[in-house]
Amino acid sequence: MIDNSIPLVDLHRHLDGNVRVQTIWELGHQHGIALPASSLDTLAPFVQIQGKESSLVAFLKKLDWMVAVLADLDAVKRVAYENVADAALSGLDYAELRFSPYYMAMNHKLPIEGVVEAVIDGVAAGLKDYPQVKIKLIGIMSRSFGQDACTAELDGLLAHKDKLVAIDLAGDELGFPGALFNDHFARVRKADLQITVHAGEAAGPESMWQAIQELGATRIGHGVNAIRDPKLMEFLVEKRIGIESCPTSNLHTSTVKSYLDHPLRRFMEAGVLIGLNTDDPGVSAIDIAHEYKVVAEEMGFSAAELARLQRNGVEMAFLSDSERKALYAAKA
Ligand SMILES: O=c1[nH]cnc2c1ncn2[C@@H]1O[C@H](CO)[C@@H](O)[C@H]1O
Ligand SMILES: [Zn+2]
Repeated sequence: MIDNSIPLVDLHRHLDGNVRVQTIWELGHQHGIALPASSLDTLAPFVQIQGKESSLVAFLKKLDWMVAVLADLDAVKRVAYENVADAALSGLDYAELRFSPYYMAMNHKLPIEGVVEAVIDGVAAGLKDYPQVKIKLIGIMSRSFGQDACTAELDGLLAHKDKLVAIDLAGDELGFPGALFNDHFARVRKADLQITVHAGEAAGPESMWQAIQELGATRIGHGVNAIRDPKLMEFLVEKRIGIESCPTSNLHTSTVKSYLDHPLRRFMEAGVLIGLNTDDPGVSAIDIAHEYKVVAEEMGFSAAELARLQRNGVEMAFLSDSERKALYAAKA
């Protein structure tokens, strides 16, 4: 299903949506945090999707336990380290890990900038033990906590902008439209970071137009609802705006009713640059191989079509030309 001659990448992967159940359990006990279950097995349903959730906001609640156990910066570092291990062990050659330092800091009032540093340190430690994977970091502003929280979050992220490749906007897209964050993204553009935005997931195509034209996004997370706007589809093709597709996440948030209803094939046939990603592997209890498998088995993609998705991921990665060449060369 995965073509071993092409680099395998995951560009849309929340580090704070990928905390191992075992780690939640251990950190909870280590720090005396009351957990909603009395065993590892009974904890899993509180942090992983069982079937599907009714909406994006209901889905996002599952992440709350993952950050509730981040009692100190060592816990943050551990989670970042384990994310590198998980990426390497799932066969990824390159991953862009994204994280929201405000969201990770808020339960235990950790310093936001300290969380950014702990993530950077944990990833560096992970890369020492798992040098087979390449990693870049994307900073998230969590829109669900409002403009002021995002300002503080962006301050913490930009203090370490040299260690980040891009900034993203995630969370409740319907409750907190992109226009609230125009000033934040003016700062991001000034800092010369790349921009990807969660859009067209809970809201419609207008949210994607806004993200591209006003916020400056050159890639879009999910983008499912572009399918309702033929002009937007053409625009995505013409401007080579990459769509970070996460089919299982879209099923789990009830953005689509079934895999067959997912517009992935229609995007590809229209010539949109679209690739496969996991979103929140810990919450969805999946890995990247699972996404290639469901696209083959549930959506009927051929080996050649899967290879195209795999290559699209490399093409839309936030890599320099020489980094991209080196990634291809390592597999050839
Ligand atoms: O699928 C998603 N759509 C929108 N926001 C998301 C998704 N998954 C996680 N987050 C959001 O990202 C931040 C943590 O990295 C949190 O704000 C979480 O709610
Ligand atoms: Zn996401």
